Amino acid sequence: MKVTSADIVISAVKPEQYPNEPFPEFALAGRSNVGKSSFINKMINRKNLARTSSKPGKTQTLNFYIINDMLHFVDVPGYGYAKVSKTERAAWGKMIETYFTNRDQLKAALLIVDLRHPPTKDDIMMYGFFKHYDLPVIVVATKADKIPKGKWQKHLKVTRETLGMEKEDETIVFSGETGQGKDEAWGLLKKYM
Ligand SMILES: Nc1nc2c(ncn2[C@@H]2O[C@H](COP(=O)(O)OP(=O)(O)OP(=O)(O)O)[C@@H](O)[C@H]2O)c(=O)[nH]1
Ligand SMILES: [Mg+2]
Repeated sequence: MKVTSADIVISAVKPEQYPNEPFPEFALAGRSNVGKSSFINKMINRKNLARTSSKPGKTQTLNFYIINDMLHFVDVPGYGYAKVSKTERAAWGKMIETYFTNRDQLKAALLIVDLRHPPTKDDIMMYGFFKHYDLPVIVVATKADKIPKGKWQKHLKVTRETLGMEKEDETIVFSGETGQGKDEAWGLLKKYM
């Protein structure tokens, strides 16, 4: 898709703050620092509209982005970061559960995992959560630029098997650095718009 406009709409923590527009929406999920915000930036050709950081825990709110006045990306705080208090973790859980289980506009979750490593326990739980709520999930295995192309398919197989992915669920090999997988990702998203 040719992206002609992209802007932040709102940083939300509760449903009253979510935008009311009926646009199809796609939300990111994944470990802290895995590359969720970078995925959004690469998809919309913007360097840092979704703020990124080399330190985990950069994204703290549900950040809604409007693309071409017709769809939303929602950047979501990551999980699995050790230096988080119990209270913060509980607040995160409530925000995530509220959003993912009550949002009519949400067409699919984009579960971002690191292609280099097998998915974590948290990744497996997150995948299970989406399946439980019957939400379509697309697994984006990112940071592909960090391993040789010849190993991608082997790693992707480990990703699928570790998550226990169902046959019909799609995976994409992606890189927020090189843009690998970007056209494929847009192609998949289009099916849900
Ligand atoms: N080499 C490489 N680095 C990446 C890629 N994607 C993200 N990064 C780097 O990984 C770090 C984290 O990226 P973010 O996009 O901020 O990660 P995030 O998942 O949004 O993290 P939180 O907001 O903390 O949950 C940054 O230093 C990025 O530059 C990628 O595909 N390849
Ligand atoms: Mg982020």
